[in-house]
Amino acid sequence: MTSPLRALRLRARRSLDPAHYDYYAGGAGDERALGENERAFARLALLPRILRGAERRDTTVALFGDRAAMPVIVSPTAFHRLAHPQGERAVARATAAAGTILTTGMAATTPVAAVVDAARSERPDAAVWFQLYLQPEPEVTEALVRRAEKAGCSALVVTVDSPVFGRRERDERHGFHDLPAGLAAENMRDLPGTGPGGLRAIAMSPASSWDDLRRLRSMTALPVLLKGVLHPEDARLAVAEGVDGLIVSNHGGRQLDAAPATVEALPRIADAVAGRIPVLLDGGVRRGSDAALALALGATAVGVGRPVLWGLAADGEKGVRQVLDLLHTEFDHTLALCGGRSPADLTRDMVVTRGRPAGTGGSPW
Ligand SMILES: Cc1cc2nc3c(=O)[nH]c(=O)nc-3n(C[C@H](O)[C@H](O)[C@H](O)COP(=O)(O)O)c2cc1C
Ligand SMILES: CCCCCCC(=O)C(=O)O
Repeated sequence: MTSPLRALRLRARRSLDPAHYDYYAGGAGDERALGENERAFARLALLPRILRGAERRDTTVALFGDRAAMPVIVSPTAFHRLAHPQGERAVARATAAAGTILTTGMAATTPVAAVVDAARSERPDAAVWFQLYLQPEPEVTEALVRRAEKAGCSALVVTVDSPVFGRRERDERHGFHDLPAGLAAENMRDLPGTGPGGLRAIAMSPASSWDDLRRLRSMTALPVLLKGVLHPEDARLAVAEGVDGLIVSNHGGRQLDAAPATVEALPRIADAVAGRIPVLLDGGVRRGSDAALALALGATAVGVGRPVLWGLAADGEKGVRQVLDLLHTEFDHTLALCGGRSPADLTRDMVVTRGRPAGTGGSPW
């Protein structure tokens, strides 16, 4: 049986230029991390509780002052106008209509102000977060922060899993290294060092450090999340540095191919953080039940990347709405089947590993 999401992916594949489909679908190296993200969810099972549910569940979650209708938000993905002419605007409207949070970013093909406007045209209190890579020149990072603040973004997501760009062999095969004429990373215009309307390249720097993060912290009052945390010691350091939230992520398997599946890294990070700040996860979430598993293992919410791109390429705003509504319905259904009333009712004792009987060392958590 083809799931609705897989069907959308097939439609997206038919509508996209093969090089662009592979850019979206692909991962680094042998795509082990990419594949494991999904397979690791499939290796887990939920032990449902009984006789304690509710006719109507509350699926909302509070995140850094924003509220989402479900614990599934939209992760930052680059270059939406490769998928659809309405690009990030369509994603913004659909995400706002679905009542959840959109993370736009440096590599958007639509300026952040226009993305926020599109979201707020659908829902005046829609929340949009801004993702950035720390740039080697602090004044460039600061200009991006000011741009996001001015646009009305309510949080900054700093991606820290990309000291260098991952090696994506699909892109190498296609020779896909540049955007087609007419498309650009619009947030990179008019920054320090460019002439009027000029574009800067997005830099990834292996020399980025906690000092750079501290500098960013001092630039803004917005909540700062670190995206791409996999080591529990880094999670502890981040808490000590005053970071507001973490996203357990391996960049959808596009950076370090030897990285673990995110849902397997999550429990140790959740333990290290011990509830002091929210922990989010992305990578491989394809069903509402995947979101439920991640929440049971300590996440406050999950992000989705590729599913949104498939919806966008297949059917524009409507396709993205379909993806988000599907995940919401599935999450609520899973919660009901697990005897839950709200996300907080999903707990670690409810997660076991398939193939190992529960109660006989079946749970590695
Ligand atoms: C095509 C594509 C572009 C991406 N661009 C970015 C980006 O610009 N910044 C970033 O932090 N993460 C980026 N990511 C990673 C996502 O934010 C997210 O971590 C990942 O897609 C989650 O995995 P999933 O696609 O399995 O849901 C990108 C992912 C994809 C697939
Ligand atoms: C040097 C261009 C950076 C674009 C970032 C896109 C991205 O993160 C990806 O995974 O692709």
